Amino acid sequence: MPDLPLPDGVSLHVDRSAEQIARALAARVAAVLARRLAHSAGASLVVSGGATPLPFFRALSGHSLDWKRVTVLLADERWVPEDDAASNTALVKRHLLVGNAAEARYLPLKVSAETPDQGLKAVHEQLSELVLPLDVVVLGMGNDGHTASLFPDASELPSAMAPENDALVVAMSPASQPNRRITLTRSVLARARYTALHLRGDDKLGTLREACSDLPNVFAMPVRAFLKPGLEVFWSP
Ligand SMILES: O=C(O)[C@H](O)[C@@H](O)[C@H](O)[C@H](O)COP(=O)(O)O
Repeated sequence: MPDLPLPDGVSLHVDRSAEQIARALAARVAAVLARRLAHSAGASLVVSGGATPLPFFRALSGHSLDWKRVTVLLADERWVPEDDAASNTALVKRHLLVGNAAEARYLPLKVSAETPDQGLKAVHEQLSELVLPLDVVVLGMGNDGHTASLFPDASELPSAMAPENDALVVAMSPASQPNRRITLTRSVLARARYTALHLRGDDKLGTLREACSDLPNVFAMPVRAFLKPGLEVFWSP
């Protein structure tokens, strides 16, 4: 078990195999969703883009759940058309919304407007039926400490991170990224009933260690805002 200075109440699940840890995460998420569906008309599932979630998507899509009562959305989206290789929506449609999960309802974070700023109002309308707090959020993390599209080098970060900002989404233009982005805000993400952080690789472990070292400094590493009691980290080398 890696020796990490995790804050109290944050748990760490480790497996040597990326496939196995993805299966463990999928089983956990499916159980949380099933419990929620037993008590509520519907449940929400927020997932992340990038490379890490692929085996998790495949594993989760095979779980038997009443998927038609599950609303799936992304934590963040790159402002590119769906046929662009960078589209998170394409990724989710291809790898998660298949098999049993094909019946889930998908709420896109993107509209046809040219920029996320121009599309913001329409995206908010698209999300108007979303029930808060979110039920399940599965986050990833970059080695600059970003999570969702809460990037340390985006000028919009203070607004996206402001606990009192009750907007659902914010447009982001991180200098380090080739595409503009849209992201759920910290306040919406951080109030979720269940949150997991899915990481792969020794580099991500090093980044997590650094994040744990100075928790209050959330603007330098936005992932710090989510390192709080109840978070479950799923890591494999
Ligand atoms: O769309 C995105 O880029 C994400 O949602 C982002 O926050 C991602 O989770 C991390 O960048 C980790 O990405 P990898 O899994 O590719 O390392």
